[in-house]
Amino acid sequence: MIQVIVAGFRGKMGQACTQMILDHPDFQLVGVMDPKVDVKELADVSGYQACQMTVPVFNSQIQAFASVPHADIWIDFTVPEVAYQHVETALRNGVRPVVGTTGFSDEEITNLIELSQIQKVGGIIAPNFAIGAILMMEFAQKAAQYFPDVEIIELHHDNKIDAPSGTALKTAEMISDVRGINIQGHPHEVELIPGARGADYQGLKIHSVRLPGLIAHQQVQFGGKGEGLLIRHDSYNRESFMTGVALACMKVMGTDELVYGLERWI
Ligand SMILES: NC(=O)C1=CN([C@@H]2O[C@H](COP(=O)(O)OP(=O)(O)OC[C@H]3O[C@@H](n4cnc5c(N)ncnc54)[C@H](OP(=O)(O)O)[C@@H]3O)[C@@H](O)[C@H]2O)C=CC1
Ligand SMILES: O=C(O)C1=N[C@H](C(=O)O)C[C@H](O)C1
Repeated sequence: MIQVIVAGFRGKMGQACTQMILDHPDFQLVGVMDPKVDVKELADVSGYQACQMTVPVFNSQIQAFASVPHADIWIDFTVPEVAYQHVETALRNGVRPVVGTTGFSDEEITNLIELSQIQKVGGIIAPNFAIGAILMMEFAQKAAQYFPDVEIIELHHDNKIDAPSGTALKTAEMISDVRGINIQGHPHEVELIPGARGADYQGLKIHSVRLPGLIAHQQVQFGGKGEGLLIRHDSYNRESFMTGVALACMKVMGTDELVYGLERWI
């Protein structure tokens, strides 16, 4: 059995991951982590009273690794302020990070990949674990070879902190890889209200919508001579990410470096 710790287990994604790991025949939940929880066992946490297993609750990563030195995987859906430190510490302790937390800078990702290569420890940081979202990004990259004029509209629930989303940034990066810098729109266009044209990534505009009722959605809209193309993905619930998280947990066991993006493995 692959032994897994879930960090941020009371969050929206953390809850979905905790349940997925509990239900999966190949995984064993050996701990959960949240600095603010004051009970010692998962079964004492609201919503988990039916849990038959003894799963310790940790308040820090150091406590978790000291108590469960044999853990294989650290799943992280927390906040950007702590996720970098979590990944670094996991790699240094030989525990494979499976990270969905968004907000890493390019430099941080490069540093962590280098550290994983030195440590020879596998792992993944993926801005989106939904299989359909990976396909949406790949289709968008293919389309950008023929339609270099493109804008991204990402739509999320209004509790999301970061904008643009990690998925939108990754999509923009993948599109830039094939089309380079491309300044779009009228060369003398004027924003009557600052920000009207959205955020700029090498000439590609990204628009972030935040509304109650939404979960996670993105459309990549292309325009060409006399034609348009719209590629859209919708996550209607957090289960949509769990196939990808489970796949990543299997794949990290067979690799010895950190990868950025689930597209490597589907
Ligand atoms: N890659 C993917 O497929 C997806 C990525 N995400 C990303 O995952 C992250 C979490 O999203 P979501 O679950 O919606 O957010 P939530 O706010 O629901 O959950 C975040 C959790 O992290 C906890 N937390 C805060 N500080 C720490 C810490 N130091 N150590 C451990 N846990 C901590 C919070 O606890 P408390 O509230 O008590 O502070 C909270 O329970 C975001 O960055 C989001 O963008 C989201 C969906 C899919
Ligand atoms: O915060 C979210 O909810 C999500 N965050 C990720 C992102 O920033 O792209 C993935 C998904 O869009 C949901």
